Amino acid sequence: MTVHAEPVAELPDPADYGLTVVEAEALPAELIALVDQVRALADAVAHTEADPAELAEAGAAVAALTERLGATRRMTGAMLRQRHPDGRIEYNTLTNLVSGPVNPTAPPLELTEADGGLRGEVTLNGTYQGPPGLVHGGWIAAMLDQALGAAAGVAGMPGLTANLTVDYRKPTPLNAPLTVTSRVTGTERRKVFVSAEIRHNGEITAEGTAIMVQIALPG
Ligand SMILES: CCCCCCCC/C=C\CCCCCCCC(=O)SCCNC(=O)CCNC(=O)[C@H](O)C(C)(C)COP(=O)(O)OP(=O)(O)OC[C@H]1O[C@@H](n2cnc3c(N)ncnc32)[C@H](O)[C@@H]1OP(=O)(O)O
Repeated sequence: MTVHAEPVAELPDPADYGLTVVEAEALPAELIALVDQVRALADAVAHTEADPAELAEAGAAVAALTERLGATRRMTGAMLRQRHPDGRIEYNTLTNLVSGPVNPTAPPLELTEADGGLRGEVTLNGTYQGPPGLVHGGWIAAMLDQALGAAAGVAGMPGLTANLTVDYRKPTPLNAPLTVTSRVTGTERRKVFVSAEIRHNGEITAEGTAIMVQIALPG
């Protein structure tokens, strides 16, 4: 008998697998604000031409803050739980590289349901640079991977990326609004086929397809 990937009846609670679960509404606004400040700091550091004395002073101030905040540390695999008004529950890793709300490295790309899939808007600063003024190709792949994985997840078929193909159609600009879209296109046994695009000014700059494989959780 062939069993095709289909939405899981109920998502497992990550807490049952020993993972910390943080409710989205329980994240302090002060943490979200701090993370945003650190993103701006990273951009300032990456582009500063301050003199050595000022750099040394800034370095000491940042080191002191790192020690202070590092004193209370969450586990690496902590999960974010979002409860939607329609009762749907969504999980993501709290520090997800692309979408994690508390990861200063994440832009973050926020994806919401639209047109039978997902859609998000994002503007990337100079810390995502590859060629001059353009988004790094690896980062483009990362955003597509996230949009592809989340499309399978939101359709109730969370899995791992087995295969990812990216076509870079046009240069993707920094400091300009980008639109990311994704959707499930089919299933076969445990495989979930997904496709995604990145657009600037309505034109596709990159597109990707992936095979996400539904994972069999232990127990
Ligand atoms: C605890 C609570 C959880 C709560 C829920 C959370 C929900 C979150 C939802 C949403 C947000 C998340 C968004 C994330 C976005 C980012 C995703 C990533 O970056 S994932 C990291 C990178 N990927 C890896 O690290 C995978 C490493 N690879 C593996 O672990 C295995 O290879 C795996 C699981 C992918 C497959 O291994 P097998 O042993 O389970 O299955 P086999 O039998 O090998 O393959 C199954 C089918 O897939 C095909 N397949 C496997 N690999 C393929 C490949 N490379 N290309 C094409 N087909 C492939 C095979 O041919 C087979 O197909 P046939 O059914 O026989 O037709």
